[in-house]
Amino acid sequence: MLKIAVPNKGSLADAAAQMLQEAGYRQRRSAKDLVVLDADNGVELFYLRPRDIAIYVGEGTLDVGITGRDLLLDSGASATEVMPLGFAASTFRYAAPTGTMSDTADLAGARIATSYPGIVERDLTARGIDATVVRLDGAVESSVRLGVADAIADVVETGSTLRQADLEVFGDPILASEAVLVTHARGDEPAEGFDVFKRRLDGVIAARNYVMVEYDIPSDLVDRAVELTPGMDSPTISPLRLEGWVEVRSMVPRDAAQKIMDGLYDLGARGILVTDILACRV
Ligand SMILES: Nc1ncnc2c1ncn2[C@@H]1O[C@H](COP(=O)(O)OP(=O)(O)OP(=O)(O)O)[C@@H](O)[C@H]1O
Ligand SMILES: O=P(O)(O)OC[C@H]1O[C@H](OP(=O)(O)OP(=O)(O)O)[C@H](O)[C@@H]1O
Ligand SMILES: [Mg+2]
Repeated sequence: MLKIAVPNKGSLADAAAQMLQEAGYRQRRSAKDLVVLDADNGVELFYLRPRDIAIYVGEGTLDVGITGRDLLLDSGASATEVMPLGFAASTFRYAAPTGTMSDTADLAGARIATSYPGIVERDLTARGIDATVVRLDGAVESSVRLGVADAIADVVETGSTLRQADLEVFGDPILASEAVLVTHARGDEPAEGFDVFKRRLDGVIAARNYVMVEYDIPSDLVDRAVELTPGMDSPTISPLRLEGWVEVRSMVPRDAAQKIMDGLYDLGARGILVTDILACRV
């Protein structure tokens, strides 16, 4: 039975639940459920605080988990990132009241509020900056106005929380985060069921990022057409009843589909259809 750690609250919880549902796993019935056994699929889902997930997985108590890259790095746990999951993307940045700091060197001697002291202390050490880290649980953007810090280091997505607090980012982003799949750092055999679980998540990500395109094209133009639609491995080409024409089927990136259709039409393809992929194994 594969033991999976799943975020129970916060920004990661809904998107993680959605991904697991698309991968065919049972959902918890109530937001208060702690554990869900999905015997049919050979997994047990443990709903935990996102910040704690890397610790459970790093200790080996649980086999895999979904958490944020920033939380993984902050925890210092010996869990490793297996793959990014494509949601909860953000950057982790320094910010200070507008016009007060323009470079990380300005942080020397400052009080920096953050919920991610592990990341910040490591970054300051790497830069050789001596500053005081003030650990807060959340709503870090209010800390400067309320007088407990001179600058903050926090998650930034749209930047609207910073703007509300009259703060502006400075320096390069400390890191780019998103939801990630984590497992133990030990180099031993993956847990039983890990490969199937990972393949299902890979399938969900591919189904989200790709669409299926099919079109009819004169046979003598196929080579040029498949340059536009090379597919994951190789496109499927089937004969049409109409002499001299074939049908091509191929997966293409969702965000490029309209441009590819324009290119195919210009080349002479007709009957160009794009459909969603509900599920796949790649
Ligand atoms: N606005 C956001 N956009 C994208 N990702 C975010 C955002 N806020 C937090 N995250 C990500 O969510 C994870 C933090 O999980 P956490 O449960 O603390 O989320 P939260 O939304 O801050 O929850 P809480 O309400 O408990 O503060 C981190 O990986 C972080 O990068
Ligand atoms: O750049 P934005 O789009 O504004 O998003 C970033 C904000 O979202 C998160 O806060 P959250 O709502 O989780 O509150 P918290 O600070 O209490 O964790 C994060 O900590 C930032 O404050
Ligand atoms: Mg938060």
